[in-house]
Amino acid sequence: MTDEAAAFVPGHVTGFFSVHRAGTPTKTGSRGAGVTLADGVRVRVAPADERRVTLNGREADVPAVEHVLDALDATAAVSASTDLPVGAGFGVSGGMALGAALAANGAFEGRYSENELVRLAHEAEVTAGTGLGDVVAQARGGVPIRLDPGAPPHGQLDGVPATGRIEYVSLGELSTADVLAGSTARLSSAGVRALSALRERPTIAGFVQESRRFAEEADLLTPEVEDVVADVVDAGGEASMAMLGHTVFALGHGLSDAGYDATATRVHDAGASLTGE
Ligand SMILES: Nc1ncnc2c1ncn2[C@@H]1O[C@H](COP(=O)(O)OP(=O)(O)O)[C@@H](O)[C@H]1O
Ligand SMILES: CC(C)(COP(=O)(O)O)[C@@H](O)C(=O)O
Repeated sequence: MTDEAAAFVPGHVTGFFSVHRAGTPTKTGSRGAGVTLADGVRVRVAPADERRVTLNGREADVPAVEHVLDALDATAAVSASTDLPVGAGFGVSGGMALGAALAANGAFEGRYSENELVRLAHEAEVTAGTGLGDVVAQARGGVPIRLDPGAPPHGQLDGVPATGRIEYVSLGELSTADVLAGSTARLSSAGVRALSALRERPTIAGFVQESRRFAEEADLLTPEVEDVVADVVDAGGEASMAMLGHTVFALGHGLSDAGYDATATRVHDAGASLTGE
């Protein structure tokens, strides 16, 4: 018997990262750190006569989800909904891929374990070119540190033991696929340096400070994003740019204290899961 199933996947903002390409999508990935968010993606999967993928009620082309459905050989209707802006550095594509994997396995009474579904969704994201580390981070929750790249059993994760309020302001999209297709050497050396600094001081303030240094060193800041980050720091807060999007995230009330009309969310303290509804 098959039935519909639903999953929730937290959003994930990467603060800094380095790119690690290997012979297979499973081993390919990123090292780095980020924060998972209570604002996330809900994905519902139901068996259907033909494949259909929607995001917030509209037909959507999300290659990572197509790869997941191919891998599971699932003819299904996938409906995702999110309050997060798409393409702005919140891991919406990774969230849709992981949510589709979890829910499709549930709907079709599949035989995969959680690690296997994470691996499938990670491979789909890497193959689509829309992410390298979001899926494994979203599967973990909290404030994930990606020590070694890739999906289970290859990747290795740790975390900053922290929680709390996060604010964000999104100024627009930045194509992850375009940035990853370009030269990533400079970005990666900045990312590796930021990771060792965070491991020396694994606090959430340390994470945001290293993220800010990374954004500068990697030359990814746009003038607009740079201005907003500077305003938050001038007002005594901690903020940086969400990789990869024209988005600023801040700890606590950082953006609102600096006068911005920000969206508030929290660190999501658990990983992606089936929701049963
Ligand atoms: N309205 C939309 N705006 C932007 N991307 C969209 C939209 N609908 C579907 N997509 C797909 O969503 C994915 C966004 O991936 P990405 O750029 O990595 O952003 P994110 O940070 O949200 O994961 C891409 O696969 C893109 O094709
Ligand atoms: C930064 C990024 C490569 C892309 O993130 P997004 O634009 O949110 O899909 C992420 O997957 C990572 O490896 O850290």
